[in-house]
Amino acid sequence: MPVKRKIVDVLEGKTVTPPPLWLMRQAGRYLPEYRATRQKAGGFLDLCYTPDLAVEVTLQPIRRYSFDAAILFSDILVIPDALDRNVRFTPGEGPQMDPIDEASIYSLKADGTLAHLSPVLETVKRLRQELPSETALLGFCGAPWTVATYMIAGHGTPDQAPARLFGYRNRQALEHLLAFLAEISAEYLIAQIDAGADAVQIFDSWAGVLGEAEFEAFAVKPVARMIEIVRSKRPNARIIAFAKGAGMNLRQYRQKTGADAIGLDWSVPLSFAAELQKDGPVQGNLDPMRVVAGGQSLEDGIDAILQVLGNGPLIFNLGHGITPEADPDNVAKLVNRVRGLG
Ligand SMILES: Cc1c2[nH]c(c1CCC(=O)O)Cc1[nH]c(c(CCC(=O)O)c1C)Cc1[nH]c(c(CCC(=O)O)c1C)Cc1[nH]c(c(C)c1CCC(=O)O)C2
Repeated sequence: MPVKRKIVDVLEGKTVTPPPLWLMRQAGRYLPEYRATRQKAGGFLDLCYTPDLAVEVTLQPIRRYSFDAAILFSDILVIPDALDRNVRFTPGEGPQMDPIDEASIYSLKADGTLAHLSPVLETVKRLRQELPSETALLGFCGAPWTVATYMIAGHGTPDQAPARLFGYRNRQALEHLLAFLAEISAEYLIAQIDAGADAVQIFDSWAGVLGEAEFEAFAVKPVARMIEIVRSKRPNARIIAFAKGAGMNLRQYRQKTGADAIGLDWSVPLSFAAELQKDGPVQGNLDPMRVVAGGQSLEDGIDAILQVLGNGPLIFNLGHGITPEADPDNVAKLVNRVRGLG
């Protein structure tokens, strides 16, 4: 009998008590063992493209905390890297790449993208062999809009003003870029599923900077297209869509994109989250700062989520990635409390 993983049950609409959990960015700098492996790797992208090391850092948080899911260790910016945008991760500066202009958008070529990403797919394969059978394996990619914001600015910005401006001035070129990214990202997700991922998450971390009309055109439409492509080829694919900061725009997000579950950031009121949960599974949404603060604020935040969302289909998670300042002991406390052990 193949094992049924709890997160898969939730993604199929079941209520699992206590809810299964994992944390966005669960492999990362808050863990001393991650920092040690990271040093061995040289550059951050070398870590992403070296299966031995990527498998190791993916497994580190599973060994410590027995999360219900492992998330492939990689980055959303391996896609622009595969497109030869000269992606660099300089410590202390965040990601950088060559900013893309209109002419370069129209000359982007998809050939060779998956071949460039073959070490990441090898990591997925090895992970499925090495993980405990009850642990789900999650693949992921960035949503077209979020990836495009970095490609246009050439680096991170506080509000993605360059990409928003580009959208008003060069609407057609932006839509071309988003459609292009939707196609290759869908193929990348299919390859991750074929390599052994139980489910995939689409990160639209910058959905929250878009106005209503732009949210429809730049966030909903490309993600819906991606999911349509994935499902046309892998009908049973399980998909989590996380549109950070989307607020009221989340109301129809599940229906419009076709995602199984929607990820919620910590600014989503629990009463609204409960409404969204009536239509299907939700994931979230503890403020990562509560894991840094610890103590009562950690306990209260967890209890509020469990009280309001714990009786329906829920994947417990943070509302965004765990930060390097988080205390690993607080993560242990979080896991125990969600599981009713403390
Ligand atoms: C926007 C985005 C990126 N990457 C990602 C997103 C979407 C989610 C989000 O909004 O956080 C997604 C991501 N990045 C990473 C993962 C690995 C899996 C996991 O444990 O969640 C995942 C799922 C590793 C990483 N990606 C990065 C690190 C830190 C790099 C290091 O170790 O030096 C890790 C562990 C680098 C990265 N990568 C990115 C940025 C802006 C940065 C620099 C900021 C930072 O340093 O936190 C782009």
